[in-house]
Amino acid sequence: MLTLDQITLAQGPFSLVADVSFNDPITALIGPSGAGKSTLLNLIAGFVAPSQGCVLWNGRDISKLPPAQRPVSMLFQDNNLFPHLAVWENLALALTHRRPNAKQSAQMKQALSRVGLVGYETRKPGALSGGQQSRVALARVLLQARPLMLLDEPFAVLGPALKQEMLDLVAEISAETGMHVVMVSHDPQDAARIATGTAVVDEGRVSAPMPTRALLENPPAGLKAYLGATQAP
Ligand SMILES: Nc1ncnc2c1ncn2[C@@H]1O[C@H](COP(=O)(O)OP(=O)(O)OP(=O)(O)O)[C@@H](O)[C@H]1O
Repeated sequence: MLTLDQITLAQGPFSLVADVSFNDPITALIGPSGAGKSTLLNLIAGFVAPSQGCVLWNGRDISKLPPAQRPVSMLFQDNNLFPHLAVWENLALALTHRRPNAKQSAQMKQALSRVGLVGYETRKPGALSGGQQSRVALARVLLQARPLMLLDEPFAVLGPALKQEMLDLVAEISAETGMHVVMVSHDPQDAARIATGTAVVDEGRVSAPMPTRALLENPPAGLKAYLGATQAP
């Protein structure tokens, strides 16, 4: 369970306030542009620090840990793959800075197979489609084997069918591995598709997560205004 314990974070004139726990295997964060969704993910990942409060993972305070030591992996829109390295080398870096040993190679093969990219080992990211690049990034997250995956709209650039495919793959991986997911989305359909819980972020305030269906069917006033500008599920 992820807990944001009495968090306050100041970012110029913007401030984020959060005092919530995320229990669901997959939690969506929805809310208007500029509301603080990415800032919240960056805080959980350790890229920005709160001025008050702490981040707890299963009761352990992880606030003081640098990003690399947190139980967290993050997928961004640009996938963060090294463009000059082949798929295989990009994956190896999740495990080692040397040549992968036999055990690591087997893990990498398994991860590639899980995301349906066997045969693409020697391709560079530029020679892959957007969806395939997302799959490599997901394979890397699998290899990192951290218990919490943060998604900052990594699939927003993909077409609707491909985006749904990737979301379903994330949900399958979460169910198979027990990995928890917190995902930012502008599209309530994404939340409805895979997130059992959804928290609204509005003007820097993070609400407690609610069951996604119930929330979208009966949105509070602020969310209603936001959903009016998007497509309700
Ligand atoms: N590095 C920064 N320095 C100062 N202010 C920032 C910084 N990054 C973001 N902000 C501000 O913090 C607020 C929250 O931004 P954030 O990116 O978290 O919103 P968001 O909900 O993810 O928006 P979007 O849906 O458009 O991605 C905004 O007002 C933004 O201008």
